Amino acid sequence: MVTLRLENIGTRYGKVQVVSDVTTPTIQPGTVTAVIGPNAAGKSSLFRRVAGLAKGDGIVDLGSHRKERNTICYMPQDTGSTAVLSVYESIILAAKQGSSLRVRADELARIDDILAALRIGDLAARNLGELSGGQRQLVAIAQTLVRDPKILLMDEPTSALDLHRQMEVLSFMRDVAKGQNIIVLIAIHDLNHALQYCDQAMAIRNGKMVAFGPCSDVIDSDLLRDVYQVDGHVELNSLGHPHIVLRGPSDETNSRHNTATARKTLTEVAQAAQ
Ligand SMILES: Nc1ncnc2c1ncn2[C@@H]1O[C@H](COP(=O)(O)OP(=O)(O)OP(=O)(O)O)[C@@H](O)[C@H]1O
Repeated sequence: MVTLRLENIGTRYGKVQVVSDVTTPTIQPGTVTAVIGPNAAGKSSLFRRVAGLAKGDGIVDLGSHRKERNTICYMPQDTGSTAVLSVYESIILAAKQGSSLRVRADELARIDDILAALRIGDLAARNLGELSGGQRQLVAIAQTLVRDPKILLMDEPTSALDLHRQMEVLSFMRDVAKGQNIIVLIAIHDLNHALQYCDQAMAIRNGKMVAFGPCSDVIDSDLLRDVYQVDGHVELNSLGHPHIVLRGPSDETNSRHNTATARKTLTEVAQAAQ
């Protein structure tokens, strides 16, 4: 059984440290963790470091589990592909990943199941290059799932999907986490979806983890103000689900004073550049 604990994880691009000292409690299998935070907070960089795609400091502790090739899979944010392959071929290649290209009947059946679960069976024969953004994102999810990961890091997997598909995919991922007893981390900007579909949340700001815990503990008015600079609160909606009510950007970022300061700074930058 795999568990995941991050200890003092950091990573940098050149000399710029973009993630530092991320230490989490042990994340249990069968759970979905929302990784939240503003643009450029470091969520993708953290995922890349945990997946071993970026170098850096710290320890990725998998408990007693021995790391194998597909133990940790990262599904990137940018799922564009120019490969001249059909959807089905691309998923077979993802499943085989350098191992023997002989495909067993049970592997094909599993691919069919995943395509059916994501409702993209009708795309199987289409070329990757002719898919819409949302269709490409669904195919990328299928390509990741066939690799049978124990830890799945999904970078904004629903950003190109319509509302119905977003809810379907998040609910499906929750079922996959529980059904296959795997660990799923999802970088996500929709905090209401995090509240609805994730067990816990990790909040990142400026490359540091500022909160970790049950979603309803992490996502509150303090987080909205301190991490997202918006005024708002969480209340129960008519269905009894926690739901964010936003008033707008917090006074600090919205004030005339700050706008004036920003203009002045831009003027100074322009003058300095002359
Ligand atoms: N390849 C790269 N080279 C240099 N800097 C990078 C590179 N990729 C990301 N960065 C920088 O690292 C910081 C963190 O970026 P990252 O993509 O991890 O943020 P994020 O939280 O995933 O953002 P978003 O929500 O906008 O996707 C940003 O300042 C970004 O400009």
